[in-house]
Amino acid sequence: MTGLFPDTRLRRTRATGWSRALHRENVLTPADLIWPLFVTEGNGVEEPIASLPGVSRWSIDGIADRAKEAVRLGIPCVALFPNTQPDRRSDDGAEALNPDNLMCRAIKAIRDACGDDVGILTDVALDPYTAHGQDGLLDEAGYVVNDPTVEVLVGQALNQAAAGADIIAPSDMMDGRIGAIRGALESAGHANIQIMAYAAKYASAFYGPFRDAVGSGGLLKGDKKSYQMDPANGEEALREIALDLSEGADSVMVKPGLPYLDIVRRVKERFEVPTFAYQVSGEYAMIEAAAAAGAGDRDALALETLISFKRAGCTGVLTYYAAHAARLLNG
Ligand SMILES: NCC(=O)CCC(=O)O
Ligand SMILES: [Mg+2]
Repeated sequence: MTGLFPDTRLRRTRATGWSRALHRENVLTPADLIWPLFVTEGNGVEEPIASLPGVSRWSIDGIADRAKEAVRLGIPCVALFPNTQPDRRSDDGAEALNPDNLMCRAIKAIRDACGDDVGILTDVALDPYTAHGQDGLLDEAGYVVNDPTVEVLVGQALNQAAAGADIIAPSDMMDGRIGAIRGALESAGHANIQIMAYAAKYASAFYGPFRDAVGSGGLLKGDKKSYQMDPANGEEALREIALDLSEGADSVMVKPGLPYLDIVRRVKERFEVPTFAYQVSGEYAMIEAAAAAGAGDRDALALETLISFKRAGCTGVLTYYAAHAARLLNG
C-alpha cells in the first residue's frame, strides 16, 4: 500500500508535462497499427465510401501507393479487402479461388512496390465473393454449413499464400478452419506464413460501413448469428481463443474493438499471446459522426481510443485511422 494523504498526492506526478511523460504506462506508436485497405478494379480509381468518411476503395495502383505510404509512416502491416465486381460473385464464392482475383493481384502489386518492407495480411472468408453476402456456403435452408466451407477456405488461403501473403487472417468463424489451414500451409511449403485468427468475432451491429465497402451490404439477407459470437458472451470467447491457439494460430484477434476491451484483457491475461483487436468500421464511423456533430475533437477521440487498446493489452490494432494516427504520432 502507498501512504495516505497528504504524504501521498497522486496529482504530484501529474503536475507537469515532463512528469506525465515520465510516468506514462503505455505508448502508441505507428508500429502498433495495421491499416485495412479496400481494393477495387480499374486503374487510377479512388472511390470514397459514403458511410466511412475519409476512407476510399483504391484500384491496385493506388493500393501499392498506400502500401508505400505505410512504409514511410512506419506502419508495419496492411490488411486487404476486395470489392469483388457483382458479375464475379456466385453462391459458392468460387472467385476466392481464382489465382488472378483482385486480392491476389493486389498482393503482388504491393510486393513489387515494397518488397518485404511491409507485411500483407489477407482476409479469409467468402463474404466478399458470395452472391448472398454470407461468409460460407449455404444449404437449402440457408444455413452456413461448416465443414464444406472450411474446405473452400483452405483453398482460398492457399491461393493467397501462393500470391505472396504474409499473414493469413481467417475471419469466417467456422469451427476447425485454423487447423485445416495450418496443415495445408505446412504441406504446401509455407511454413513461415503466419495465421492471425479472428478468434473472437462477434455478430455485431458495428460492421455496416464495411459491408458497403466490400459491396456485400445490399446482398446480405438475415444475419451471421449462427457462426459469429453472441455479444453477451465472454467465457465462450476464451474457448474460441484456446481452440484457435491449439490449432496453430500465431496470433489472435478480438473484434469489434472498443465494446470488447474486457475480452482483450481476459485473453491477454489468460493466454499471454500476441493479441490484436479490430476497431471496426462502425466504431470509426461513430467517431467521425461525433466529430462532425461538434461533439468532440476527431484526432483526440481517435488517439484516445487507440491508447485504450494498448492499455487493455493489445499487441496491435487494425484501424481505419492507421495512416492518420501515424501522421499525428510522427508529428
Ligand atoms: N473481416 C473484416 C471485417 O469484417 C471488418 C468489419 C468492419 O470493419 O466493420
Ligand atoms: Mg472458432
